[in-house]
Amino acid sequence: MKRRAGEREKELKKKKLLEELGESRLPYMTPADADFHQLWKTKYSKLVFRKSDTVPEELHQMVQESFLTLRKHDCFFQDLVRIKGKDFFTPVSRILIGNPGCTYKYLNTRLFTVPWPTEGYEIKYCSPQIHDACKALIKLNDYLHIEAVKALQGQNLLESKETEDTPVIDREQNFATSLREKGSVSQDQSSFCVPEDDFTSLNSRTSYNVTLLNYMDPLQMLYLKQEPYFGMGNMAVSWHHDENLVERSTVAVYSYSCEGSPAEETYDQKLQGRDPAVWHVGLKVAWDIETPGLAIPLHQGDFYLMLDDLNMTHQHCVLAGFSPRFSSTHRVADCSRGTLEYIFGQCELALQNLQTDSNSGALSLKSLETAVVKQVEEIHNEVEFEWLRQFWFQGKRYLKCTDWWLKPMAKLEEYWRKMETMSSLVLHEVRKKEQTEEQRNETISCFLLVLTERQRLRKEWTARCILKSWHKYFFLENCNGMRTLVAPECISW
Ligand SMILES: O=C(O)CCC(=O)C(=O)O
Ligand SMILES: [Fe+2]
Repeated sequence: MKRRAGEREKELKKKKLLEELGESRLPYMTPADADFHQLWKTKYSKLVFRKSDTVPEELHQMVQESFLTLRKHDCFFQDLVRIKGKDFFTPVSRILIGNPGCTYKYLNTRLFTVPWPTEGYEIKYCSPQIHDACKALIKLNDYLHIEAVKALQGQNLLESKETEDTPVIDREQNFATSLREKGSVSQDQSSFCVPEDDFTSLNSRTSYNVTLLNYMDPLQMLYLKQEPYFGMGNMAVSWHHDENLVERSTVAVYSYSCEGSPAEETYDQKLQGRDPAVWHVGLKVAWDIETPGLAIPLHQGDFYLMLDDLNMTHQHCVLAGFSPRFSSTHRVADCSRGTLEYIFGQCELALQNLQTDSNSGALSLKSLETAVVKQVEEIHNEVEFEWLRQFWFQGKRYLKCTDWWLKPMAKLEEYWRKMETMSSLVLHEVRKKEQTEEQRNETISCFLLVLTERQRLRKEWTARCILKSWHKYFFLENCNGMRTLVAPECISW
C-alpha cells in the first residue's frame, strides 16, 4: 500500500511537471554543444562511454553475427509488461541470455535465461548457430566485466580501504590470477592492480549473470512515443531506472545499429538537438529539472557503462535512430529469489509439511500451525505466479533456442500439484473438531488471506491471457518476430 501511495505521488509530480512545461521543453546537450563535456564531467561522471575502435575487431564480428543469428531464428519477442496495473507491449523485442537457471524480472515480467554455455551444465541448443551466438555473448560478457572493473578502479569507486599487510605486487597478482582462473580475462586486459579485499566488492558488482538483448527496427514501428521532457524525439525505451539489480552494480551496454553510410554526415549540425537518424542513449538526473539532460550518440559497436549508483540517481532512455538496432545489456541481476535453485528449495520446504501414510498411502498435513500453513500457502502462490504462469504466459518462446527449461518447469508443476492437494487438506482438517475454536479461526483467517490473493492473481492472469490472445487477433507476426498492426478484415480465417 505504501509503495502504491509513493507511486501515485510520483505520477502526480510527473503530471504537474508536464502541465507546467506545456509546449516548452527542458534543455539538453549533445556533443555539438560547447558545454557538453563539462556537463558530462560534472553531472554524469559515472556514465562511461567507449568508442567501437577500443573493442577487439574479432569480438565485434562474433557478437554482431550472434545478433543476426538470433534475429534469423526469430528469438526476439516483445513483452507484454504490466505498468501501474495496465498491460503494454514493449516496442523493443527482447531475449534474455545468461547463467543457467537464472531469471530477471522487470515490469512484472519474469524472463528466463537462455543459458549460455557453462561448465558443468549440459545444454542442448536448437542449432549449432544458436550455441555459437550464446558463446559469443558470454565472451562479450567477460570483456565488459573487465572493462567495468577497470572503469571502477579508474574512478576510485571501490568501497573498502587498502589492507596494509599485503604487498601491492602480491595483491595485484592474486587479483589477476583469480580473474584469469575464471577464464574471463585476456592477457592484455589483466595489467591492473586491486587490493585483495576489494575483490569481492568489485566482483559482486561487475559479475554479470545475465544480458538482456534488445532489438528494434524503427521502420516496422507504426508509432513511437515522443520523449516528453526535453523534446529528444522518438523513444524506443522510455525513461526508467533498471530494476531488479544488485545494489550499486554496473550495467554495461553494447550497441549495434545496422547503419549504412555514416548517418551523421547528412545531418545539419546547425540544427538544434540530436540527430534523429542516429540512436542515442538519453540521461537525466532523477527528479531534477535544473540540470540539463544528455543525449549521447551510439554508433555501430560503441558501448557504455553505468557505474555504481548512477542507475539510482539518474534515469536513462533509448532514443531511436532510423536503422534497426541491437543492444546487449549486461546486468548483475539480484536473483536472491530468482533462481531455479531458490524456488526448488522453497518447494521442498513447503512439501516437508506433507506426509504419506505408509499403509494406506493417504496424504495428510504434519502441522496445522498457522505459521506453517501460511508459509506453505505463500510458497504455493510464489511458484504459481512467479514461475509457472510467468513461464507459460510467454508461450513457447524459449523453445526457439533450447528445451532447457522444460524439465525443471515440469518438476515445479509437480510440486505445485502437491501444494494444491495441501490447500484442500487444510480445509479438510479445519472442518474436524480436533482444534479449539480459537485455533481454527486463526488458521482460517490466515489461510483465507493467502487464498484471496491467489484468487485475485488468477483473475489478473486470466485477463492478461485474454489480452494476449486479442493481440494475436489484431496483429500479425512477421518473419522477424515483430508484430504489425493489421485490420481485422485482413486476417484470413
Ligand atoms: O539499449 C540500450 O542502450 C539500453 C536499453 C535499456 O535501457 C534497457 O534495456 O533497460
Ligand atoms: Fe535500462
